[in-house]
Amino acid sequence: MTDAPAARRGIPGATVARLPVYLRALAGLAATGVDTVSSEELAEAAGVRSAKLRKDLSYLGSYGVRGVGYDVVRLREEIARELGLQYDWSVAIIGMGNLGHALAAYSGFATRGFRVTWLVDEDPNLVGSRIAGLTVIDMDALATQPPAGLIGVIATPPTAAQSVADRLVEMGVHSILNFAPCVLAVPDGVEVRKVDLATELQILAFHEQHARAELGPLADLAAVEVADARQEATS
Ligand SMILES: NC(=O)c1ccc[n+]([C@@H]2O[C@H](COP(=O)([O-])OP(=O)(O)OC[C@H]3O[C@@H](n4cnc5c(N)ncnc54)[C@H](O)[C@@H]3O)[C@@H](O)[C@H]2O)c1
Repeated sequence: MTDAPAARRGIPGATVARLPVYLRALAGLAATGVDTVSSEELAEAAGVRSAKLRKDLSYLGSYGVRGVGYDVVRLREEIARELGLQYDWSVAIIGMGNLGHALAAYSGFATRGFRVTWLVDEDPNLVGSRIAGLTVIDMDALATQPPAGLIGVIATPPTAAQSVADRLVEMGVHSILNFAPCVLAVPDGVEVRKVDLATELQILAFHEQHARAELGPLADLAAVEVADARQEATS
């Protein structure tokens, strides 16, 4: 996965990944009527250390006012601008199976400036059908649409994902969000982000296992108690 655009702006990829978290925390603070926020408060709301937050925001040229903190409205605007959220982005979801249906119906994209514009599938039983107010088209039809600024979301089986990515790249798409559990090869200048819930669960399992090992016999005792309680509840 490349991080070329962020690197071009001199902002580390890890910082870019935290900016949406800060944005969400700021939105929460604004909703409760907060006008200014200290780096400690914002860091706590975002779940990061305040030194990291200050460093991240310094890449945007935002240092806050000593003794006052950050202006919530201004900081939201600065982060949104840095993320390119002042533009409306069009999204094409390719693969309208279980996941594609769920993504198409998700209202959270639109409220964050991402308009799902195209739903794509190769299954003739799906092409032409209506899902979430849009007509499903095939890849050839997508290729005839002007894809400027289009973000492609791949929700096909992994066996089809590379060929779908190749088609998207041919159309001039530079940004791909891949849900299929496979690694995509793309040329330089094309950004691929991967979402993999199974990997996240595996990471949680790793931490859980080590936390239990540290607790030792206590964790085993707790597990036995939970199992006993379950058995009691069902008997
Ligand atoms: N990242 C995650 O956490 C996560 C979670 C769930 C599913 N997935 C993955 O998402 C993908 C979709 O899962 P699903 O349960 O919706 O599968 P699904 O079988 O229900 O749907 C896949 C759809 O892709 C379409 N398709 C296949 N080849 C295509 C092509 N070349 N062009 C266009 N459309 C094509 C099929 O016709 C079908 O409608 C799978 O790769 C799955 O492993 C990932």
